[in-house]
Amino acid sequence: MPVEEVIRVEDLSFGYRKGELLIQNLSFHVRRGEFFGIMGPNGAGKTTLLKILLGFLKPTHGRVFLMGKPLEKFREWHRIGYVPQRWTTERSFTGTVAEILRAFAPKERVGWIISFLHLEHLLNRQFNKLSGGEQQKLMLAIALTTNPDILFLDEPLTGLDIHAQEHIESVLKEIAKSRTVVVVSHDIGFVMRNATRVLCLGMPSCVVVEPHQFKDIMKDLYGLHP
Ligand SMILES: Nc1ncnc2c1ncn2[C@@H]1O[C@H](COP(=O)(O)OP(=O)(O)OP(=O)(O)O)[C@@H](O)[C@H]1O
Repeated sequence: MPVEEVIRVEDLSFGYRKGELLIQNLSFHVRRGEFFGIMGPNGAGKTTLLKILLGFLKPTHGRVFLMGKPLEKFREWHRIGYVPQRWTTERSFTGTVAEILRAFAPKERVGWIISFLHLEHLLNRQFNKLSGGEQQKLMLAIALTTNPDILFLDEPLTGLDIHAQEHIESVLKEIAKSRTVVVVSHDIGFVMRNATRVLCLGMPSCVVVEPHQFKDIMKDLYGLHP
């Protein structure tokens, strides 16, 4: 496998229920340094695909490779960062933002993350008193603590106000200069501005397109009228 392929998916199928496939015969790859978008209608299987790539769900059929290794043999999870779509209360933290960050990373790294993500004003706040958008930012901060090579993000702009969206977009742009970023998003503008390529999930045969080709398949993807 060429070294620059950090993710390779071969003929992947997956279903939650026996005999009902949600993802069928999907093949694609992601190159090192790409800003890779994943788009598609609600329920198309975008979050499910991320969970398969992260090893939380086992494919019904097909293979996944991370950094050239079959997923089942991949052990370097510190090289992978993940910001889930929703932060559920059962995975909640206790303590202040500063305490939480210090529990995840060495002091120097924490200092860098705080200034990179503009978290200074949140440091003494309790996690359970943060707003949804503030919690989302903290999740990104935690995902960055291991300095991951690949960052997976599921709807990273959801719940953020317009200033926070602009800020997170600029942060992700910066991260993508030296890392691979894989983003599930419904925000077409955000994906078009940033993605090198976009995987379109939810059509009979899923395709990977470049951003300028996306409008040609939007009708098929979302069933939009011309
Ligand atoms: N644990 C589960 N058990 C059974 N079905 C599930 C489970 N998780 C998700 N599904 C179903 O699988 C389908 C795809 O869900 P998924 O969350 O992957 O879609 P999505 O493309 O990310 O959607 P959205 O854009 O709404 O976030 C949905 O119909 C969902 O109800």
